[in-house]
Amino acid sequence: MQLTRLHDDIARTRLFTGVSFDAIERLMEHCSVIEVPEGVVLIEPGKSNDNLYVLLEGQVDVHLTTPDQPYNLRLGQGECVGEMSLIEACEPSAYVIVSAASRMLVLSRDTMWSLINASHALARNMLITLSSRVRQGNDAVRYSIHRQSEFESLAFVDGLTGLHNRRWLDQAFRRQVERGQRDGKPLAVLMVDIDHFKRFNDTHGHLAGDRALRAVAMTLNDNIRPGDLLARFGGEEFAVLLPDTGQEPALAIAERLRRAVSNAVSRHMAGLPAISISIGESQLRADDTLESLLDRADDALYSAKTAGRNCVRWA
Ligand SMILES: Nc1nc2c(ncn2[C@@H]2O[C@H](COP(=O)(O)OP(=O)(O)OP(=O)(O)O)[C@@H](O)[C@H]2O)c(=O)[nH]1
Repeated sequence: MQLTRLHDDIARTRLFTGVSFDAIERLMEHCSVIEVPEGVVLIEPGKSNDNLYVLLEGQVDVHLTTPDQPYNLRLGQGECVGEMSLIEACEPSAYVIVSAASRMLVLSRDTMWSLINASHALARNMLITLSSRVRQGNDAVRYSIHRQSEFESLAFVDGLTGLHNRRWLDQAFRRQVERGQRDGKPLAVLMVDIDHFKRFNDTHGHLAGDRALRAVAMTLNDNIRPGDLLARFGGEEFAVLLPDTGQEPALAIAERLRRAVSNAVSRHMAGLPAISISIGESQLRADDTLESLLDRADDALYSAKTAGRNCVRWA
């Protein structure tokens, strides 16, 4: 290879920075320079890689999962790819795809090791490159853990009201039920249901119904205590768990919620008729499961509905 013609380009790359060309000139004769068009898959898992590619010009993208996912790392002029699979002599763990037409210096495995043996500066540059790959890998892992926890918390939130959803309720309420039974402390559950909500939707439209749901959710949230748990149970139904709360205070809280919804929701819903809720209350028993506790609150809710709605009943 005509090293002299490419000397400046090569000297500017990360791998050859500070390398004396006198020491490696003979070895460089075994290298080649290739032009690679955009879109070419240079390296991929499942196919062994026997070359180190040094980017003299252009750009490549590294995809850690699949090529149709956004790239995890973009490398430009002066960077190199393929060093990890080449050094370890094992299959590549990522896809490297040429994302802009590129010109690359290609070094075979033997040539690379010979260059490392011949030049301390090149060996040091290779170490720095590998270290930055490890750091980039760690950054990718950290980002993915962060995204995962974001997705997990989204999986527990109801998109319409912003309250916790049924899936969250199943875990958080269950933990409280177990704790209540272990500590022998009282615990109450309220099942809350909007009255005649089908009629409301049919008369005023689904979007107004959504607004009403959000207004009810916000009002309930504003009127519970910091330690109480609230979730959208599904449809137009909500559940509240009141830890350390006997029947009398639980009914007082339920009554407060009922009144707050009657008053506050109509203020939020200018031009639309008032909304009311019915509430069923149940107290934790020694042999309860979360399901049996919720079932009794649901039965009490049914009593509230048959008693004319807009009221509180208990199991
Ligand atoms: N706008 C809107 N409506 C919903 C949503 N989820 C459930 N609904 C509606 O809530 C209504 C519930 O109706 P029903 O179960 O018959 O109860 P209801 O009309 O409130 O009657 P009672 O509970 O007996 O007072 C249905 O029309 C559902 O379509 C939602 O996310 N948005």
